[in-house]
Amino acid sequence: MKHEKGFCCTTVEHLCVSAGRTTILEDVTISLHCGQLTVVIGPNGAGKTTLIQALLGEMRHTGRLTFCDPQGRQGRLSIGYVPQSLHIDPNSPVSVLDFCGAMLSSSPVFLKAGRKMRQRVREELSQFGASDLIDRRLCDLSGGELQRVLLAVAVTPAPQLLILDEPVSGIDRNGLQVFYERLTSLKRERDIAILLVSHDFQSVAPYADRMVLLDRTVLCQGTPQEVLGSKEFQDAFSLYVPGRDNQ
Ligand SMILES: Nc1ncnc2c1ncn2[C@@H]1O[C@H](COP(=O)(O)OP(=O)(O)OP(=O)(O)O)[C@@H](O)[C@H]1O
Repeated sequence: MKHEKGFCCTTVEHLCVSAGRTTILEDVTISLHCGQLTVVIGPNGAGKTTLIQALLGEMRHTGRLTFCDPQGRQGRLSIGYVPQSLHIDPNSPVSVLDFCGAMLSSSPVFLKAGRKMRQRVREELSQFGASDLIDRRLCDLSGGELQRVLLAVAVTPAPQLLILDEPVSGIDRNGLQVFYERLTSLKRERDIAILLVSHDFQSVAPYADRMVLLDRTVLCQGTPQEVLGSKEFQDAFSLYVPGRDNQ
C-alpha cells in the first residue's frame, strides 16, 4: 500500500554521546518527517558532526533511533549520506561511471560497467544535472560537481532518511540555490526525510521546513522563523538585534 506523503517519521530520542568524561551530546530528541527538510544549525563545536556520526552508527551513543510507517509500525531505517568532502587521490583513474557503477551494483570498482549499467548511471546522474560528468575522473571534479554525483548515489535507491553534512562548501551562490531546489524536488518527489547540517542558515531558511538549534543539546526547534527569531538563537550566536529586547 502506498503511504501518504510526509507521514513516515524517523525519531531520534534521548540521544547522548560521550568521549571519555566529556559529554558531546546530551538528551537530543528530534523528529524527522518524510517529505520535509530539517536543517540543523549551531555554533562551532556544537556537536553537529557528532550527531551525524551517531546517526550513521559511527559513534557510540545511547538513546533510540526509530523509523515508523504511517500505521505506526516500526521498520528498518535506510540512510543515505553525503559527506562534507571526500579525500580522493589526485592520481586516481576512477571515473564517475566506475564509482557510481560500483556503488549501485556492489561490484568492485575495477570491474568495468557494462552498457546497461552505463545507461542506469546516466539516468541517475541526469536527475541532478550531472550526466555529462559520467566519463570524468572523480579526482578532477569541482566541489559542486562531486556533491551532485554523491547525491545521485545517496538517493539510489531512495533511502528513508538522507543526511547531508555541509554540502555547500565549494559551491557558489547560484549553485547553492540550484542545490536547495534539487533538495526540495527530492523531498517532494521521493518523499525522503532530509537532515541537513548547515552554517549558512540565512540561505537555507526559505527551503527548510524545520530547523533545530543544537549546542550540546537541542536549544530550540520549530519553523525557521521560530528558531531564527528565538532568544536561544540570539544567545547561541551572540547576536544583537536592533529593535528587540536583547536582555
Ligand atoms: N572523538 C572525540 N573525542 C573528544 N571530543 C570530541 C570528539 N569528537 C568531537 N569532540 C568534541 O565535541 C565537540 C563537538 O564537535 P563537532 O565536530 O561534532 O561539532 P560541530 O558542531 O560539527 O563543529 P563545527 O561547526 O566547528 O564543525 C567539539 O568540542 C569537539 O572537540
